[in-house]
Amino acid sequence: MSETSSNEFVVVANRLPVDLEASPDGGPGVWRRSPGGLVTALEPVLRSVAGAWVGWPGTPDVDLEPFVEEGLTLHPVQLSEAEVTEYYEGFSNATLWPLYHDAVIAPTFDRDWWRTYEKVNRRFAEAAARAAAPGATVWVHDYQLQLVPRMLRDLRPDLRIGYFLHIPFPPTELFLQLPWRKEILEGLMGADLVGFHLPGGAENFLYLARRLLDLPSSPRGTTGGGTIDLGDRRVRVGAYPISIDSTQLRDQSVAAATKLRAKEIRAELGDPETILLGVDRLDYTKGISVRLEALRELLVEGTLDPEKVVMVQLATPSRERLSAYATLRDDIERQVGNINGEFGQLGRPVVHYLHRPVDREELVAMYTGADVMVVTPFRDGMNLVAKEYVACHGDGSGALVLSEFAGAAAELRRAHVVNPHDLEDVKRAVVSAVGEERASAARRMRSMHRHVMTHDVDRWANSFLAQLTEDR
Ligand SMILES: Nc1ncnc2c1ncn2[C@@H]1O[C@H](COP(=O)(O)OP(=O)(O)O)[C@@H](O)[C@H]1O
Ligand SMILES: O=P(O)(O)OC[C@H]1O[C@H](O[C@H]2O[C@H](CO)[C@@H](O)[C@H](O)[C@H]2O)[C@H](O)[C@@H](O)[C@@H]1O
Repeated sequence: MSETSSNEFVVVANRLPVDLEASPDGGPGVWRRSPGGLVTALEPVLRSVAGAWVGWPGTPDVDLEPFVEEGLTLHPVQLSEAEVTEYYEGFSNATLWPLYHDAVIAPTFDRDWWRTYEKVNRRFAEAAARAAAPGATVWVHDYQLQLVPRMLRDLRPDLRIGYFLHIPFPPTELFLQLPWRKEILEGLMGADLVGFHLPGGAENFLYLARRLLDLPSSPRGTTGGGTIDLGDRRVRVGAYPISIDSTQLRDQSVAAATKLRAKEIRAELGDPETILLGVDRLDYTKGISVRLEALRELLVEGTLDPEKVVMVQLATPSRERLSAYATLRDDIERQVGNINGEFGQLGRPVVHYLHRPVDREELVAMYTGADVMVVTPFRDGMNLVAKEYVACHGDGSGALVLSEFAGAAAELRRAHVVNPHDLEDVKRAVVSAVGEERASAARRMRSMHRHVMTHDVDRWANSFLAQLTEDR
């Protein structure tokens, strides 16, 4: 063990919470917050316990020593350009990502990518083994690192190892398509506790352990959890729906500066009667095209008036070198252009589209000022955006249109729930969210707000870690 192995609590995730953006002139580069909900959720949890975080710094071929950033020790894992192509863009995001999201596009099965996935997972396991103190707790995250629990246990049997999957665990018949299905299950089985957002994911995992590995498993209770008996030890399995730092967002949403900025934004948009908002990584799972098509048809039919309605769509760039993402960007931008060409006025587009991340203050002002939040993924592990919006509307204002295929729909039941594959259903929900009588809309929002305030990210992390560290 090296001198860095003094951490009692270590998180291992594909990305560090900050990304090193390479400088075009070969200079030192700039650190920026990493995209996505995993970082949003984990960062406050980990900072509160001053733990260590093992992850990739977001740029290929950079060799960095561990360093401390605002109390958090970051352990960068180096990836070569070829490894980024085969492990991150390839196996993680062109095999596992589409397969686990109901194969909304066809997954690619490539043996070279798999070999690189194994190699990179081993590197993460070795880095975690170096960072962890004797008997430490190590929490491994997400689909990019499913082999790490087993590899880490082989290297460091003294550790308590947890694993959490942030995306859906697929229906069993989809998982069974994977040529490396047994290896993945065995990799996950290295953990003491395997967590999913929803009971259905846990149930599918328990079923596959029985069917593929012939391991006795016992379901417990009605929440999908259970245990798998490996002979010398047990793997616990359970559902732990992730959440957000609700208090921080609620407090920020009611601050005078936020209210003022929300008003300014409305004025900048031309003081429309209704602001619709979409906030996503630009990903084909998020159903951005569906909500744009619903808006277009409602404008064509005259159900919505382009003089009175504005839509803001924020789209953080994501996985841009993958062709499915480049095609998606073209398609979305064409749709936005068509709507504005048909229904916008000079200086007054109907859809305001920003293809870049916005800073947190601006985002909270947008959430606070938006009348209807439209969240329409075809499949999403959780979708923190929906919870963030609800946290910003404790006064009962606003309305949420939410896909039934987002994990968040299991909790935010009073949203205007839609099937994103059914365009008429999406249109109906948008119209009903825009037109709902105020008192009834406020009852929905207040009820969801109460839920999000009491089911925050600390509760998620504490319930997972309490189960992981419980004596057995
Ligand atoms: N354009 C944007 N600017 C800033 N933050 C964004 C933007 N789009 C998404 N985010 C943030 O990224 C996170 C997305 O999490 P989530 O909805 O769970 O989906 P995913 O992790 O798949 O991207 C949220 O915390 C959200 O606030
Ligand atoms: O790291 P990237 O390839 O840029 O992708 C960003 C993250 O996207 C995914 O987020 C998921 O986690 C959220 C929190 O649990 C959840 O709400 C959402 O439904 C998921 O899509 C991915 O799982 C992360 O690993 C990525 O970092």
